[in-house]
Amino acid sequence: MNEIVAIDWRGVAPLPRDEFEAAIRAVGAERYHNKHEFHKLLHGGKLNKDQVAAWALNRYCYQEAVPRKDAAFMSRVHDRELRREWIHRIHDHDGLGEEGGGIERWLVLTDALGFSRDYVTSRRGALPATKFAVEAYVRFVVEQPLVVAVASSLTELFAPSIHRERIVGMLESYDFVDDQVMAYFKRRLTQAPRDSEFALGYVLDNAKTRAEQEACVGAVRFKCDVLWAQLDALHHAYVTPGLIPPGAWRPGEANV
Ligand SMILES: O=C(O)c1cc(C(=O)O)c2c(n1)C(=O)C(=O)c1cc(C(=O)O)[nH]c1-2
Repeated sequence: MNEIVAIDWRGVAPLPRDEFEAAIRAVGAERYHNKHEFHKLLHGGKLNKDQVAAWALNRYCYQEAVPRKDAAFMSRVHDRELRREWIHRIHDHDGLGEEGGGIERWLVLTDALGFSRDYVTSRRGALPATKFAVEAYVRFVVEQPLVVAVASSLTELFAPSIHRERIVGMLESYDFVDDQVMAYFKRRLTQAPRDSEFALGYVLDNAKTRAEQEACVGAVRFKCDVLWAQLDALHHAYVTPGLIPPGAWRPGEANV
């Protein structure tokens, strides 16, 4: 976001719709977290079980923050139609009625990696950077203009290809991963495109000035930073140099 603050966009014509969309997509091509070394190791079967466990434990914090950020977003929306559209995102993660939702599916993954559910949901063993990054996302949607808050979800435009790569790579490489464990990502293959298509249309329609458009592109950059920072922290703690911060989960440690 910082790089846009210094530029005064007043009086500059808005980008045509197709160029605005291309600017959003270019952020993903440049810096989405599919390019991160940790993901290359994860999907390529190069991590050991403890390293995959650290990823799943930390990423739970992201899963848990997403419905909170959607609720925070909705609390600011006066347009009933927009709330009606948005609310299914919370149901997708938290579940509704008999349907357990994405968080339940994520816990199936952490079960398979040997964690107790109490330990995972307490978030006690998560890395400091994970907690800071996910809360920054929640705060962002509280503080930014609504259209910019919607734009911050647009990294989901780039998610289906990383989910496909992850399903194939992890099923092939790790004997502790099976179809049931990968169910979370399979479900996202249909949920994410629906969400990101709506959000993209909303942003293209509602960011009217060049300044608003630039703020939306900046929101996608910010969100890429949220995702990237989590992987940097995982890599630093659990791959190399392997410096695990005090209080964070240590492989072999009882996790109750
Ligand atoms: O595995 C991934 O790479 C990945 C990335 C993202 C994303 O780009 O923010 C999301 C998800 N997964 C995801 O599963 C998910 O539910 C989700 C919700 C959101 C959002 O911003 O509202 N992003 C993502």
